[in-house]
Amino acid sequence: IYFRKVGSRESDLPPGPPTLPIIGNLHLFPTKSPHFKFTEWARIYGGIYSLKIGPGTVIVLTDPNAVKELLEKKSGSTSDRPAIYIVELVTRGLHVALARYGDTWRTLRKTAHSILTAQAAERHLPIQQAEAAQLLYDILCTPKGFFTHGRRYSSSIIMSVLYGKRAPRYETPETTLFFRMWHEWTALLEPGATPPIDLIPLLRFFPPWPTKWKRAATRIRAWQRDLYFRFLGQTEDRLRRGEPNGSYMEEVVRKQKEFGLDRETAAYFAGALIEGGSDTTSAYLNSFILCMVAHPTFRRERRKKLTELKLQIHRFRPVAPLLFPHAATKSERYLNYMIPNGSTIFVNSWGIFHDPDLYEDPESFLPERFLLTENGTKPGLETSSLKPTLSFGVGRRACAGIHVAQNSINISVMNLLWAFDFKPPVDLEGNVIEPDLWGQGITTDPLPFECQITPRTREKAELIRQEFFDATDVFEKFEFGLSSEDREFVAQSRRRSSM
Ligand code: HEM
Repeated sequence: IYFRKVGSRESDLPPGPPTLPIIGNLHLFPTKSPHFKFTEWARIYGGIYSLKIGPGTVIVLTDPNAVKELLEKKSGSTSDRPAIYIVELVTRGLHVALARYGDTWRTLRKTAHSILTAQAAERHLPIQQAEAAQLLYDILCTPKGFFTHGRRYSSSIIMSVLYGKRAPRYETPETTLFFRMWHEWTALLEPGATPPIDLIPLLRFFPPWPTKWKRAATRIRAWQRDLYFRFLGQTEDRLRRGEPNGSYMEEVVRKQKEFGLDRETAAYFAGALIEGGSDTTSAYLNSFILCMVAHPTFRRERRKKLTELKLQIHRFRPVAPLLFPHAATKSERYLNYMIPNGSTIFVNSWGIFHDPDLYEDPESFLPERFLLTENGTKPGLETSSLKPTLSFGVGRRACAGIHVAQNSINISVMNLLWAFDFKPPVDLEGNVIEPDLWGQGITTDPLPFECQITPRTREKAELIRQEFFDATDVFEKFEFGLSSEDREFVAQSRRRSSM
């Protein structure tokens, strides 16, 4: 009788697609970009529905009221992360964004707050402004490389904040290795990319042979440890030599006991912040450029509509279309439904932001919609549950780096609009070449695409050079311990910008 029941939907669960015995909805679970399928199902089964994965339950929320009630008001019971086997293999519970809801997570999150609160974030503005000056200069000199210039920008900021050590070029070996690691890692983290979470007890023993993703997990763990302990080791060496650079990780190393972190946890603490702070911001920037290329007419009134534009990019291409999965540590009820203890909860922010009941013509870009209502929703709707910061998450697990991220976005978007014109690439017949859209992973980073980026005037090009050169003083504080190749690169680009 037990086995007949496994996989079938309990009567008090939210509705969902029909199940099969034992496996439930496992055979239907999408293996790529699950937010698209989750959104299709939301249009059929509603703003709250369930999927059965073997004996386990997945709840998908595509309704701002349900998100508010379950993840904000009941955040005491919905702030866990699911036990994901691949996460366990790679991070052994030490990754702040993926850690279970417990003491380790609390210690890591508290340690992060010292550098990430709104007030603390203001201290990072000088390096963010300097890095934005380099972003503009890089795009001016090599516009075709814009895709990796954005990555360098975001990664260099968080490295400077943590280790006081910037990445002067994408080709800096540590930066290249980091992004290589990250792209394999995020693809593996995408829900559905590896065997499902609720079959974990079986997975420890089965399959006993090394699968493709188990080998990938071993490789990613090795890369992460190489990078994260290398950065920490450099900091420890500096302190031993009595040559501190005043970075936050020096404080963490000095006060390790007070912070409650051992060496292993300290290395992963910083590593997880580099991960959280790098490709998220650059995915946003690349989506921004993609939208500017696809909607050149928007530029005419760009300065007036900056806030609307920024919100619109978050709506149109939310960086994390399913946020990161939450999990329940206590059974809760919503409407007449049961949300069982242990269930995985996805917030389908993509589905919310593309809901035709909420937004007029949701598949169109239209930043103007944010001039009509605060949320950009149809006039006259009651949408107080819809948080303008939904794309940064909800409840106790919401993005810890939101202030640093918003400052990075504000500074770079404003500067890029001021400096450049963006045009789509054209083929030999003059037809616009459509870009391929999505890569694989938990973030909606567009795949590299081509476009034409040109300075708006000659005076602006001159100013970009000047600003980059003038940022030298700020940069120099973060340029200790660079490799000889990086030193040479820095010297050359400064010489070029001063000519
Ligand atoms: C455009 C930029 C960014 C976006 C859209 C973004 C979005 C998100 C989202 C959706 C989550 C999961 C929220 C949830 O589960 O409810 C998250 C978590 C997190 N983010 Fe961000 N993020 C960005 C930038 C950053 C930056 C710059 C940092 C660090 C400097 C950062 C650090 C974190 C951390 C530590 C967590 C884990 C929170 C936890 O589980 O306790 N993020 N972010």
